[in-house]
Amino acid sequence: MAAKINTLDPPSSASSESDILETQGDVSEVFIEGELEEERSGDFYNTPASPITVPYCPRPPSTGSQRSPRSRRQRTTSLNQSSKKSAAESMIRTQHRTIYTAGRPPWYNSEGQKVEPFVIGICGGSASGKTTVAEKIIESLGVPWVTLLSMDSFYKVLNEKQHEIADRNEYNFDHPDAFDFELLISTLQRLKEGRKVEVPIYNFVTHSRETRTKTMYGANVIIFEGILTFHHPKVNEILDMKIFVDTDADVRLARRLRRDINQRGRDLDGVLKQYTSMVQPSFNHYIAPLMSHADIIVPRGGENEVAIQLIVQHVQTQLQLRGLKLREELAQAYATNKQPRPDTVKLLPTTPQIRGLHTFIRNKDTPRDEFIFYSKRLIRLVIEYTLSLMTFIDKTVETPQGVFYHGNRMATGKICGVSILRAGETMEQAVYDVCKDIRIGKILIQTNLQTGEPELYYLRLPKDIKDFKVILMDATVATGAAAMMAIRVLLDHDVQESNILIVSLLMAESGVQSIAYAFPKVQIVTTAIDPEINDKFYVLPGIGNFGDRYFGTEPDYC
Ligand SMILES: Nc1ncnc2c1ncn2[C@@H]1O[C@H](COP(=O)(O)OP(=O)(O)O)[C@@H](O)[C@H]1O
Ligand SMILES: Nc1ccn([C@@H]2O[C@H](COP(=O)(O)O)[C@@H](O)[C@H]2O)c(=O)n1
Repeated sequence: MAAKINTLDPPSSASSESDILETQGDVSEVFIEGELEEERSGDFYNTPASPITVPYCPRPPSTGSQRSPRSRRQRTTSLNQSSKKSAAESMIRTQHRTIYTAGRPPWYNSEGQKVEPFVIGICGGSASGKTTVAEKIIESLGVPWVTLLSMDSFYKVLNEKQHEIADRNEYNFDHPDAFDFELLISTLQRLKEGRKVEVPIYNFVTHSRETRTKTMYGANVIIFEGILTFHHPKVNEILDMKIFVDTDADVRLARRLRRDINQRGRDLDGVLKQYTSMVQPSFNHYIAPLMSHADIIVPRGGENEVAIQLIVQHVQTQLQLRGLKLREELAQAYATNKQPRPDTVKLLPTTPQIRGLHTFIRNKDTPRDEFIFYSKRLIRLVIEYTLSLMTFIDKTVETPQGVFYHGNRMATGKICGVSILRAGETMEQAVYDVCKDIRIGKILIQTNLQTGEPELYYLRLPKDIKDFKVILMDATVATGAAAMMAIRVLLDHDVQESNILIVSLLMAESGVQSIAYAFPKVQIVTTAIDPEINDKFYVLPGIGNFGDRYFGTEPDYC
């Protein structure tokens, strides 16, 4: 973790769409890729002109013709905490790169256990302004990583006959039976647990789910909105705050007419027919009575600034109560409670060769080309050693002389390397060199210079990473805060804890302890463990800022 960032207006998003083509429009705040399709090494840069180190992010050109007509905005998305304007300001796209200027702060405590997000439910009639209220809350909250989930994503898939009925505007989409509550509840539950979910994308024009899904992650705040948000008791249990948006029926009808004709491919007669026969009766029967569940009723919707500010104040208070000072907590935990080194820590034998390599790279006067050369040698050794920790099974082969050789081979071929950008990326080549056809993921974590906390900016992982053994790479580990965040990300992607190896050239004892006790099944592999960290969280005696020395980005690295 080396690159420095200029902290600009904080924002961010917590979701992605597996189809990047679709992220150019209403969900452009996406920055976490759901799928690893292509990898290139060395695909980042750090220039004075750009605020942060940027991982490569391939984005094929948009093929507008393939897009089906869609609503103005896709509501199941993660939105920037601020307005569209500042969202755009906080993210810079070029043809090959995307730059994010705010990240996700820790969502777990010093024991690695997750702190639950605050979940807000918004209920109300169709076109009452639920989404508008949600967006205004997000805008005013000023909290990065807010996820907005819409109930529309959970409309059931229709059969052919139901499609015909829907095309005649006779299908009742306002009845509870129209929704897949099972999927809805499990999705919301997983999001509350901070886990990754794949959310269906609903198309109101075709009354169907698109083939793509949207990848979403846990967040500090989750907002769930829909016409029947408070209908199911299990959903109500998940919600921390319930808001009902109460807007006059004639206003709702006027808005709906305009929206459905302009954005959902409907005609005037069809909208009126559906509204009078199903939308309004269902509102009276199912939706209006749900008002009794609400903690807050917002008359008139998005224009009710007073109500929105009251809601925002309450949520901010709740978030402050859950506030985390992780890096400090980790350092203090070690100072007050030193523990023996557990068996999961695998320190390479300190041979003269390894000491010699350390002597080169720790020396502040070592020129950059030599620093790179000797670092690479050390990296190769630690990666080879990491592979030796894998499970091997017997394998007999026949030599060219026709004699059998009783050897072995690695039990699993499913190994994935994940580098913590940017210093960890220096270790990727060694993994490519020793593991044929290995897949590589990336996680960008930066330190927020104001809070001192690690923040997650970007990740790009194989979609099926849960089935892999993961070699997680960072050049140095001090408090362990960044490594713990990366491990937490992997666990949230359902990677088994025992399948994770965190591999580093140099670690501080405190970082080793924090990781080892938070994640007792994770193996920790390193070539040296130093006793201390200073008040800037640098390892002592240490190596300086590995990334800056390797990439030559900063002359003063003490
Ligand atoms: N206060 C408002 N004044 C004018 N138009 C509004 C207002 N609130 C919402 N709208 C418009 O009404 C439509 C429905 O609003 P939306 O927030 O999407 O409602 P819901 O999520 O309840 O269906 C949208 O086109 C939106 O732009
Ligand atoms: N294929 C569909 C699915 C749903 N609807 C209508 O959408 C309304 C819910 O969305 P809001 O944004 O208005 O909350 C609901 O009232 C359904 O009638 C539809 O028309 N077609």
